[in-house]
Amino acid sequence: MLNILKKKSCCNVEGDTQNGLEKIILVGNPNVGKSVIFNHFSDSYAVVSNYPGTTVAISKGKGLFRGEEYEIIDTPGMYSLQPITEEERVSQKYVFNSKPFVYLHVVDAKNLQRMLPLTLQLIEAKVPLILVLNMMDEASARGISINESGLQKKLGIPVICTTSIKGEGMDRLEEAISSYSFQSAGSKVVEYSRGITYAIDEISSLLRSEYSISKKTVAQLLLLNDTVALEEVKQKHEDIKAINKIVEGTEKEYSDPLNYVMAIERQGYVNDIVDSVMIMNNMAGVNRENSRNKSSPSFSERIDKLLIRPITGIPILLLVLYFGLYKFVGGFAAGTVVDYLEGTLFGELINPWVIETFNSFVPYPVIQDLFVGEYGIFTQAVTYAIALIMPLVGAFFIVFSIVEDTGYLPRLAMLIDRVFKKMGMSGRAVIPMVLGFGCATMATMVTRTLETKREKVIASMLLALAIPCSAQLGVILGVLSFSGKALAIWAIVIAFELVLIGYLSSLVMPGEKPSFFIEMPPLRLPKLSNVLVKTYSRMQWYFFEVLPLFVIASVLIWVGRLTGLFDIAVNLMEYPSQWIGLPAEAGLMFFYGFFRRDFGAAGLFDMYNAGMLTGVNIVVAAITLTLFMPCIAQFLVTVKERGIKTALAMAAFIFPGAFAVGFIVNYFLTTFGVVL
Ligand SMILES: Nc1nc2c(ncn2[C@@H]2O[C@H](COP(=O)(O)OP(=O)(O)OP(=O)(O)O)[C@@H](O)[C@H]2O)c(=O)[nH]1
Ligand SMILES: [Mg+2]
Repeated sequence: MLNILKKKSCCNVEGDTQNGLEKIILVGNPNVGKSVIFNHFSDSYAVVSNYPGTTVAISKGKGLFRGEEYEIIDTPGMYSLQPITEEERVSQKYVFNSKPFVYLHVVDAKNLQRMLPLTLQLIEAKVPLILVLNMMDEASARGISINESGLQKKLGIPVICTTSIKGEGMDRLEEAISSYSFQSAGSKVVEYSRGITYAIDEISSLLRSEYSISKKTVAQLLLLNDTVALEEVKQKHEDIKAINKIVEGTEKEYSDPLNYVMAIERQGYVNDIVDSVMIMNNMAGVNRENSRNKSSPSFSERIDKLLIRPITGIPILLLVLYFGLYKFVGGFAAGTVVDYLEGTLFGELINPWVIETFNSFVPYPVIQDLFVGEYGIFTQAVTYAIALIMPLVGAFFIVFSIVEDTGYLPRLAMLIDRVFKKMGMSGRAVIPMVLGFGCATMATMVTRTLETKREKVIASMLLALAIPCSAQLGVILGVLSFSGKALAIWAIVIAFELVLIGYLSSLVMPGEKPSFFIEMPPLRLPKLSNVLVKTYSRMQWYFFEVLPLFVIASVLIWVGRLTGLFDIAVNLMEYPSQWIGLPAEAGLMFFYGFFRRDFGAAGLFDMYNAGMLTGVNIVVAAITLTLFMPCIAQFLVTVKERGIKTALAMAAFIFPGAFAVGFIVNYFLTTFGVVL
């Protein structure tokens, strides 16, 4: 574990590096342990979680295999070579454009039937391939064992069984990789029905250029109207007209869609293979897990039902929120830990010493102001980042990593699917939305896993609008934990706004209705080492992102104060601030909020502690700030994923909207004389 802390985090690295090393590429269905294997072999770290779609971009690292250095690449999960969602497309494009030393197709050993179709597709593609049967521990627990050498013979490629989280089988995998040689691709190919076979042969004979996958596979994809394949052959100036003619003719020949027909035919092959290599040692155990119509559901199925049915699922969700967020982040981290760090350690010991020492060495007030003044780099930026925000983010990430590791998120998605449908999204969108509480920037990238464009736009919009990120949520929980009522008002207004805006945008935005499909991974006990490593890597990433922005804010404020621009900006912000019933000084916090919402929230926290804000003030301020755009980074990611126009339209709606809601809440609270 110590070793893993030294790894550099490599989330979201895309593009190709030319380092001359041979590549090993991990591919496979979502949530099968690709990233665990990547972390085992590489010098980089990729996040591991128990829900499909943890990895949404290519990650790269270097690894030694029996003394030889290779580049190792982790890809987002994909179900088939013909993708539906965008993160699958990321992987597909990668497969199309790379010529690796070998692909490791990682599968979940207990679900061979569902996973081997992709293996067959990769074999048909004639790429260098090793099959990794991972999660052997869970397969054994269900009474399943697999005849490894039998499967190897059937497929004609090396097959290795592993339990990657325990490191079992990894030595053999390393050996298999280092001794791999690509003599011929696997021998097992599916024989499709006559019409399809004919079409594939015809199309592939029309293809003149070189491809990194077999022409037959390119032909198959073209037969299924795959956009990436189509783009590729267009670029290579193939005879598109002739190809289209064959495709159309074949489509007419079959009454069902071709992808369905081919999937069924391929599945027939897979079933035969699985029947001959899978041995069920404990039929009772297997039946209990697999069959749907049985009299006594297993323990994990009973828990599943409790989590998914609203009548028990909603109270469980509230309990998770109460203990995880309110008690642990809001109470313990924002109260006890921040009090000590900000009040005692920084407030009484470190800062006075730093100020005194700095001032005695640098006798120029202007410079003193920049580093240790009221808004100084050390006294404000560093203090906020370390003493206020770091403990909150840390506590939040601990809770979050535990929840992710249990497999609770896909269940939550099932629970909330119906509400989300009303907002134009499927339950699948629960995952990016919940991740938004960690970091809206990352979560906006995860909207790739959603199926329709409309759903992606609505989800990115709601992420920008109403989901507070971990740091801000932590600060707000801390600020509002003085009264349960205050926190309840904040939560209700935000939830209401979320549902309302979601509902309205689903009415306004045209587009197809999303279907709902999510893989249900088994519930697992979180692994302490994984939770710690993940929390550490997220905090590290957060810290590197947040500290420079805070420092830039301090420097800009300093420049602004020297030039008088600062006063103008603050004066400008005073109006909206007073408009929602806050003292003029609070305008400054909204000004900070443009940089990062949490920076603004941290300022409010300070003002409240200094007795400058009433209970109503702080609730209104917290609501307004939550509804702000989260930070510059998130805005930039929205531009990247959704385009500049959509991003600007969102911002133009979000800023005035935030103040309007603040105004309404303040109006109601003061009219009804609410005291908090
Ligand atoms: N029991 C068991 N769990 C495993 C094993 N390998 C991985 N896991 C767990 O499976 C879950 C998914 O692992 P990841 O490595 O994130 O899976 P992935 O294939 O990268 O998933 P995506 O990034 O979503 O495509 C995590 O909760 C892991 O701890 C294994 O061999 N046995
Ligand atoms: Mg992954």
